[in-house]
Amino acid sequence: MENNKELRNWLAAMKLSHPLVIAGPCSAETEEQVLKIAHQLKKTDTTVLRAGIWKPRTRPGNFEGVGALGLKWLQKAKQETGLMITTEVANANHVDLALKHDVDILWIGARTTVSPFIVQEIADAVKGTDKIVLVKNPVNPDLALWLGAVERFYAAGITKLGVIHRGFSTYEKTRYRNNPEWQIPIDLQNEFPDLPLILDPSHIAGRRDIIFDLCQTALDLNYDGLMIETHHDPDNAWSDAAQQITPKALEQMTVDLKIRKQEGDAVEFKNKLNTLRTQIDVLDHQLLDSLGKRMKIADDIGLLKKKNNVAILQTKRWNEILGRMILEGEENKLSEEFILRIFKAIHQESINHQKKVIND
Ligand SMILES: O=C(O)C(=O)C[C@]1(C(=O)O)C=C[C@@H](O)C=C1
Repeated sequence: MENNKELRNWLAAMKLSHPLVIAGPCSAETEEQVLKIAHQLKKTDTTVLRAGIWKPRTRPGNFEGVGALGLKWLQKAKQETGLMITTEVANANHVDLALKHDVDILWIGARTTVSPFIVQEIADAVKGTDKIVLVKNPVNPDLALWLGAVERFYAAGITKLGVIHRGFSTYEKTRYRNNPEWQIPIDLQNEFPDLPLILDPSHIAGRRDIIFDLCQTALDLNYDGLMIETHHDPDNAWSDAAQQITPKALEQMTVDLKIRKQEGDAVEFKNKLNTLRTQIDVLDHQLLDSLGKRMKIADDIGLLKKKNNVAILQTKRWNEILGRMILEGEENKLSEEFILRIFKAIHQESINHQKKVIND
């Protein structure tokens, strides 16, 4: 599959003056709940009503969705409000039921995207329809696996495609439920600038207080839409209560979010930007120059260790460096997370250099 302008035709056809908003509860709970939320969302910028019908849960024993019954409620909400409807499908049977209930958009969950067998089964089931399919990133940070899933739908003749960025699982504890790893969707945009990209801040955040910031970051990175879990009574939601917001809060959020232009055209703006970019180019050059010099020293250390039969990894020294860099980073307004990432990468490269020298 290659990038082509037609990939965003389905979104352009909606003729929206703002990013696409998909909103609705994590799970459909009752008919009243679905209808109530749908009617409240009708007063917002929402175009598509979302609700989980079958919920894949990390551990058994939690609410696993109401099943096919919920599709009738979604269908009723669509008839009453005119909102499009979307739900997650995780096997061919789900697809069959969703199609029977006139679901407009099918989304593929993060736990499904990891499995090419299941994705293929779903792609075969959607084949021949003109449904829109949105593919969430896999739980693990693997761009090829994400794109591979999209390609399976494309190969099945589905051209109305998009991707949803919901963050990635990590072993390390972070402030997020799922780490955003913004670099991955940025790389994806580079390769497929016309594949609509939607942020799911609810699953990245896991809590409602940082959803706004995540949405603003996404808009600053030219995302095409937002999928936000919304519930009329979030605290009493049957699943993911902490990360859902009310339709009222969603309405306020869409007012407060700043939608920026992709490019500015004022001459003064362009000149100023050019000057700043030149400064960045100079600093990037210096960074690479310093890193190159650092690796040359690593080569010398490698040689010295080889002669003296000393191991490459020196944990005590490495921890001293890390501790010092975190403190210096703080003084330079660089976050600990950033320092850790960058120095772990530098350390790894230094080890690779020494490995080469020692085994030569
Ligand atoms: O100081 C050393 O012994 C090195 O090999 C250098 C270095 C580094 O790149 O800073 C690399 C590997 C060690 O684990 C510790 C530090």
